[in-house]
Amino acid sequence: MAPCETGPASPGAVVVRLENIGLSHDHGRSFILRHVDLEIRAGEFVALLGPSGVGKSTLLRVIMGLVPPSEGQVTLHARPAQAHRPAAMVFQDAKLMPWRSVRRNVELGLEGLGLNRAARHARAMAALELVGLADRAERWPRQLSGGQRQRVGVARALTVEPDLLLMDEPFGALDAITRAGLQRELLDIHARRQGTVLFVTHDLDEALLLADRIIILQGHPAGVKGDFMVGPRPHEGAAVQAMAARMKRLIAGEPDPGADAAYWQASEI
Ligand SMILES: Nc1ncnc2c1ncn2[C@@H]1O[C@H](COP(=O)(O)OP(=O)(O)OP(=O)(O)O)[C@@H](O)[C@H]1O
Repeated sequence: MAPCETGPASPGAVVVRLENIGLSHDHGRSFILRHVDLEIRAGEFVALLGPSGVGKSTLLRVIMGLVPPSEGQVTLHARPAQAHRPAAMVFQDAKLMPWRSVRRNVELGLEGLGLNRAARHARAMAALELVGLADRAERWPRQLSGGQRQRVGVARALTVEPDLLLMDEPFGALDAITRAGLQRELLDIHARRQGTVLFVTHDLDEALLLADRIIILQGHPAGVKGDFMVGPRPHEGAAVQAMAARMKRLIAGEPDPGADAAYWQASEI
């Protein structure tokens, strides 16, 4: 599966750096995000968790370079986000083009990279194999299930060999069984590629299942209110439950019991 192997980031290198990010849609009268500082390192699987409408998708779009921040600086691999995008994004709904085959939808991400047709074909097929859909390559999107369409969206993002995979609630609209299957597949792909993933969700269980690190976004304007290293897998047991209880309180905007040193000790892995 050579075309989809690990990106060039060396382990531990900072892939995303956000410095004092602010985002306003009304020229600074009100802010959705304010004073957001964050570093994400190569190989991390980070979940961004927070209540509905807090600004998670907005932060992802700022990182992707789709929305310029009103304040602060975004750097990807120490380059301004707008200048260089070693990132790919998976949206809540795969947004496939109905008049293109599954493979040609996946190839979309490769257009403009100067690859010839054979190379585009090979890379798209490698990505489709990774998500278990190589045998559906010549079908039309309408011939796929909702879960399969989302997998095509994941393949389209993987095919550009991103250093950073940004995922905006990619499995939110799926039934529980399909969702569990795709979560397993994503963990498997991450274990093989060791790429960097930033995954937006409002589901604490999904964050605990997938991520090594969980960032809590909360407030108006929103900022980082918690940053948890979940520890070794599987993410279960009393210590993880205590950490999850603390996250729930932060998401609900309640006072942080982690400020109590004894509690924090008990919740450390
Ligand atoms: N273009 C825009 N103009 C004005 N306000 C916007 C715009 N886009 C988003 N917002 C507002 O910004 C806030 C954050 O939206 P965002 O979609 O980032 O939230 P979210 O945390 O991803 O929510 P959800 O979990 O429900 O998807 C919301 O209050 C939303 O109404």
